Amino acid sequence: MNHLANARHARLTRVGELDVLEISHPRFHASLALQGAHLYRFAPAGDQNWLWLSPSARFELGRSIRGGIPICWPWFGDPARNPGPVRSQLRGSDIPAHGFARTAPWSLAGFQETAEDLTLALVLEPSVNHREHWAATARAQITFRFSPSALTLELTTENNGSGALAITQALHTYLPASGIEQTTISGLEGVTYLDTLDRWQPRNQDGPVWFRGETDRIYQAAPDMTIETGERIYRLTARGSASTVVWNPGPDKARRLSDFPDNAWTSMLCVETANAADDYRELSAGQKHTLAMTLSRERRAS
Ligand SMILES: O=P(O)(O)OC[C@H]1O[C@H](O)[C@H](O)[C@@H](O)[C@@H]1O
Repeated sequence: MNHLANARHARLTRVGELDVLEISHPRFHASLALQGAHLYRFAPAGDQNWLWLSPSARFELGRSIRGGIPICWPWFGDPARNPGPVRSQLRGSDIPAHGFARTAPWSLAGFQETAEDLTLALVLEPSVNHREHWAATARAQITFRFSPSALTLELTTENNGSGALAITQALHTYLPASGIEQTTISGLEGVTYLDTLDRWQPRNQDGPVWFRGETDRIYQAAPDMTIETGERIYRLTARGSASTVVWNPGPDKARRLSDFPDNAWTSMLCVETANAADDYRELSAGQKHTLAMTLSRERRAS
């Protein structure tokens, strides 16, 4: 079915090696690669991209775009650091970090547009390619809802296998920061986090989060957050999540990271709506789980 046959504000185009949906609605613009269902641009009319996109991002088959919102699924992060029930479904060697969804081809499953907003759905059906590293099976569907004031993503996992399924996952949102040292996240005060840079020790967040170099933490809650990035204020709310990953590579990891300029760590951060670590989700046969986030932006009072 051609979901775009009567679309007024969306068209399929090609960027590098990737098929990309370009959305040019009078109220907002968005760009989304079908590989990974990877949104890398969202800008209400008259505004800049709300998402950070690396100036050295590459649009290649089998390679995740550095920036935007990669979908980490059906496991998050280093496979070896995943909880037992997730690890027990993994197989083979050289298992990729963050699962396979971010480099897999998704297909368009729904499209709706009005004068105010636009909704897109994409699905990732289980395929033989996934069996290389994953013994389980599941169907993933993501819905993007764009409006002039907010961006909402809903990622639904359906266990369509016959046994139990365990997943970790994240909507790995990259945001631009005009200066990382002026950037703060509030809402996580008092929350326990695992400091992955210090033997995954649990620590307590004292006051707002700020950045002074490499930061890689799994917060064990997903409260409403306000992210102040120097010139912008974002609000992030989550559903179906009890964990939030906060990441900035800092200067040393920046040099080792693919498709990432050495100094880019000073102008971005990631706040990832997750089901990570102890917040992994177990689904019985036929069961569904939705992980969702809404991002909005506030004007600074002048
Ligand atoms: O380089 P990638 O595989 O895209 O991962 C980028 C980053 O993702 C997450 O935020 C992890 O917590 C980090 O440890 C990782 O470095």
